[in-house]
Amino acid sequence: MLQQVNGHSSGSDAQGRESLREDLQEFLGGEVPLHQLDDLTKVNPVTLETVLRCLQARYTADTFYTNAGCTLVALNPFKPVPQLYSPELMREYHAAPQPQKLKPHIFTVGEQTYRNVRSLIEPVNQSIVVSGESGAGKTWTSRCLMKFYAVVAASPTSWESHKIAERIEQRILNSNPVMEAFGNACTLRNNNSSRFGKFIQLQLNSLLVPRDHQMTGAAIQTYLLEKTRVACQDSTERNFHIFYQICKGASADERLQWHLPEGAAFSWLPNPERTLEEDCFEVTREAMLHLGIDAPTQNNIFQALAGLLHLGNIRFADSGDEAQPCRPMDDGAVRTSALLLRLPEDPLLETLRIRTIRAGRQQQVFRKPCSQAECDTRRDCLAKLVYARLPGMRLHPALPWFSSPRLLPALAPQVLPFLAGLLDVYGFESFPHNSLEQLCINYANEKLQQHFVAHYLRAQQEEYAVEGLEWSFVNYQDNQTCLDLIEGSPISICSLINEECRLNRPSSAAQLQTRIESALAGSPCLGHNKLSPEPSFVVLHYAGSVRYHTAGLVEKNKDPIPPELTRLLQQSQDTLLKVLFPADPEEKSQEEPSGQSRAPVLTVVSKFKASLEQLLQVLQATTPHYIRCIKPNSQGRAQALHREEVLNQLEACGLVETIHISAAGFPIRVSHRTFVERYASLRRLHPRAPPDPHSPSPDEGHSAPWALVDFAVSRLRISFGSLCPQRGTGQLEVVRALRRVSTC
Ligand SMILES: Nc1ncnc2c1ncn2[C@@H]1O[C@H](COP(=O)(O)OP(=O)(O)OP(=O)(O)O)[C@@H](O)[C@H]1O
Repeated sequence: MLQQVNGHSSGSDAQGRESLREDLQEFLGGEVPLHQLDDLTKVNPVTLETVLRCLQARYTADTFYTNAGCTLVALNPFKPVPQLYSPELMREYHAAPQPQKLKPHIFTVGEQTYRNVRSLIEPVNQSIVVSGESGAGKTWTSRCLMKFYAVVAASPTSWESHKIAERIEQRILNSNPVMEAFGNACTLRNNNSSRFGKFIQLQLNSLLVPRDHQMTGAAIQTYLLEKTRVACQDSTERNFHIFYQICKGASADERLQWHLPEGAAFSWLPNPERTLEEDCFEVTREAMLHLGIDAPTQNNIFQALAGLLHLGNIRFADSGDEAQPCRPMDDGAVRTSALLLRLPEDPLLETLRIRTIRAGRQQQVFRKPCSQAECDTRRDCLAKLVYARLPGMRLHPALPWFSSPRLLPALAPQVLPFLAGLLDVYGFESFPHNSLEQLCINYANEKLQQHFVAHYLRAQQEEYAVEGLEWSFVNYQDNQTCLDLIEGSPISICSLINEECRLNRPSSAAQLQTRIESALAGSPCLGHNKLSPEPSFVVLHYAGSVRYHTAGLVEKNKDPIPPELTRLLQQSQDTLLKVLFPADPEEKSQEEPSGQSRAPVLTVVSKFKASLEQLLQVLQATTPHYIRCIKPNSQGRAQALHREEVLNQLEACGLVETIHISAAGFPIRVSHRTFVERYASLRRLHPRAPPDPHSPSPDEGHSAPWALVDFAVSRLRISFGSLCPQRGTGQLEVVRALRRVSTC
């Protein structure tokens, strides 16, 4: 909670509240209509209430973007606003001498990043972090930004480069519908919810034509696909869109070939009667074709997907005798699934029902019939294994279209220079039932919030203090304690869950709850868990508290792949599955650890943590830009802004603190070296001054114009706040400083 802002108390005493009320009255009675305040740093006083009122007024006036210092706030219109995203408007922002003087827009952010690259100011690489809760508009925003770059970074200098840029543009745009078909699903909160995170890097060629950058490539890195959804969906939600697309959009011939008669019921296809605009199969096919996934390969993919749907219809009945395997309740489902996945039918059934165990010194192999629950788990695991490898979310290196140099998926992000990294991660999630997926998603959100806090709130203020500037510290919510609880060393939630996987000991959900609660009792971010009837623990995240259920957590974290399943898939006669599951001795040894193996267990959490750290390293080497998407209401209705819901989101992302620091701080930050390099041409105007023994290097000796510029830099503390018409004193300061410079 904010306590003090540059001397202005916004504390909790009655006097403070009274003066705040007066300020609020003054603000509401101000001359500028609220909806015309396009920068929240101009709101005075800056409180959650005044910020909300301003956003509400703008929303009512159909103005969806508002600057908040270093951040752009994007309100989801929940209705089509085509004129806001037209190519003409994109070009207008691109051509504007000062795009920041135009109305706030995601194109201003897009253009700023583009110009930053062209200016070659370090760090040249830019990133745009798009955040917000589920359904707030992150994917939409990223999509529009990709379109923006496709339009503006394709200006041709030669016919060939024009063609390249055009091809990349198409590829970038085509990757969207494909990734959304395979990675998005209808959830309680969003009809088109991304069930994965993605980091899109748009690469520029700055070497051939300096300062005239052409888009030469794109790389897309995806994170933590929620693959459990393939085999397990909430009754009110849906599976990934692609399953509905093939069932609704297949031709008569394809229906025959894929065994998908009209109206067929599949247990992994809940709510098929719900038709969404995302169900358009043709769009996905067309986009796949443009990505280089040819028609026969597409056919293989869709046939495999149909095979998974039939696999989901396999049910087992207990044989009543432990020594006997379970019985399949529907032989037809086994047969069709085997046929479509081109697997031998008997080995498929045997793999689902019988476990092989190695034991003893000689590692003898024993066969043990699985219980009904184990059979179900193996069936689900088989489906997840196939789905996660299918091209769609990831393009497989062994497949021909990967060889195209223009779209480089899963590329080591540090390798090539890139114009802008667009990060679209799943928003903070809190459902009635939260498990490992939500823990990872919320962990990622905590990390990104920390990146924002570290980059903007903490680093700026520390720098001001070091440089001896007048500054009274703005308090902000630092989420380090919560991150310590989740990922800290030596003991944290992640380490405790990983430890259970490593020890591989039988432990109940209640035991896991007790272990977490007793080992981490000292953490202020571990909530009280008195009332829950089910074993769980509560984490107090920066965006709210979430109860995580411990049942199944350890199993999900292990994400065990019985080696028999991989061996089965290696027997497939399908050309695509053969490529995706090659008989690879290395893979085999990975999946068959001997009982005594001391190698660290690669759990879901540890893999996720590693990829998150890799992502943050990339982000830290960039100039970040932030877009905060806000969801005006949870029903997805146009023209309805629910105050409480928006307030919670504003509070969770620390927007008020951001505005305070942006308003009072320096809007432009340039390193001394870059400054010297940039304005070196000024030297030509004046003869060199006698060398200054205190100057850092002979190159940076102070000539007359340098002294002038340095003086200007040190005096002109131009902040957004001081230029604000509501704050007369700030303006005065600027004028005085200018006078001093001009008479210097
Ligand atoms: N600028 C916009 N104009 C019109 N509609 C929008 C806009 N932004 C978002 N929407 C609408 O809101 C819906 C949800 O947006 P989106 O899928 O981008 O949310 P998200 O934040 O990516 O959610 P999740 O985290 O669940 O993936 C979209 O399907 C679209 O209908």
